[in-house]
Amino acid sequence: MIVEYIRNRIPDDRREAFLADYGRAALVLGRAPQCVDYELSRSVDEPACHVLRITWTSAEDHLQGFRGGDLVPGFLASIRPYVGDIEEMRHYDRTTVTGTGAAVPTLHDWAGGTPALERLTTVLYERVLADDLIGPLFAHMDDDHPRHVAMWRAEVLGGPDRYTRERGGYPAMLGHHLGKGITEPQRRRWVALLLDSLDDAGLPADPEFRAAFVGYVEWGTRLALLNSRPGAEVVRSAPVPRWGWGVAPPWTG
Ligand code: HEM
Repeated sequence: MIVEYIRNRIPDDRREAFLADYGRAALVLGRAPQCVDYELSRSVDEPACHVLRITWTSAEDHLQGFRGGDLVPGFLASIRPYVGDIEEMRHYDRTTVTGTGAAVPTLHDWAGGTPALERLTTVLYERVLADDLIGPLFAHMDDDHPRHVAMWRAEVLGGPDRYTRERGGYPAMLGHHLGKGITEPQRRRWVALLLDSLDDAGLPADPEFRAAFVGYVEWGTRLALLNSRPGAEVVRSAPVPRWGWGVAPPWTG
């Protein structure tokens, strides 16, 4: 992906028309398969200064795909009056310097931290071991298994990276599932037991937390199933994934 920044200087008396015309151009961007997202911002300190940020699937997709495509005439018709006002129009590569601030709590902190996640896995694996369908899969698990899974989950949900530092990270977790041949009914049972355990372990029940948590669990268990198939082609080395709130951050009033 590549980010394009287009900076315009628009005097006050043309601002209304500019916003209306760029609004029309944005409708065209919304139909472009090469466009990931876009946002037009206006400077608070210098109100004449406007920046349109467009994320493209690649520079080539933008320059050849979009610019060579059918949508361009409609796009240009809307922005043409402002071409002379453009002060900068450049593509930027993303770097590894990226992240979020602390304005929104991590799922780990919202859940109650690692102690809450340990309570959850303790309750979960008590249920798992007593379960006819999936209990046998875990018959030989280590006594520390619930703590290790909590450690993994803490890292995924934005907590400390202890699973990476102390337990071998993603490759180690993957290794525990390889060849296990987890079936879809077994996956579903594991998910059902986990969701039941959330209440017993006293994790937050707000819709935003539960939706984000279920999103991760669906994703993670489906990967575990695929990776556990005999002879599965797997990604052997990767960072531990980090899961966030998605489209619904916590409601803080
Ligand atoms: C989000 C989904 C899942 C996560 C995050 C997860 C995580 C883990 C982790 C971290 C381990 C290694 C624990 C350690 O380091 O000691 C592990 C082991 C294991 N997992 Fe999963 N798991 C998931 C889903 C599943 C599912 C759906 C099943 C089967 C129904 C399953 C079956 C197992 C088994 C059998 C082991 C090895 C147990 C043993 O030590 O004998 N996992 N899992």
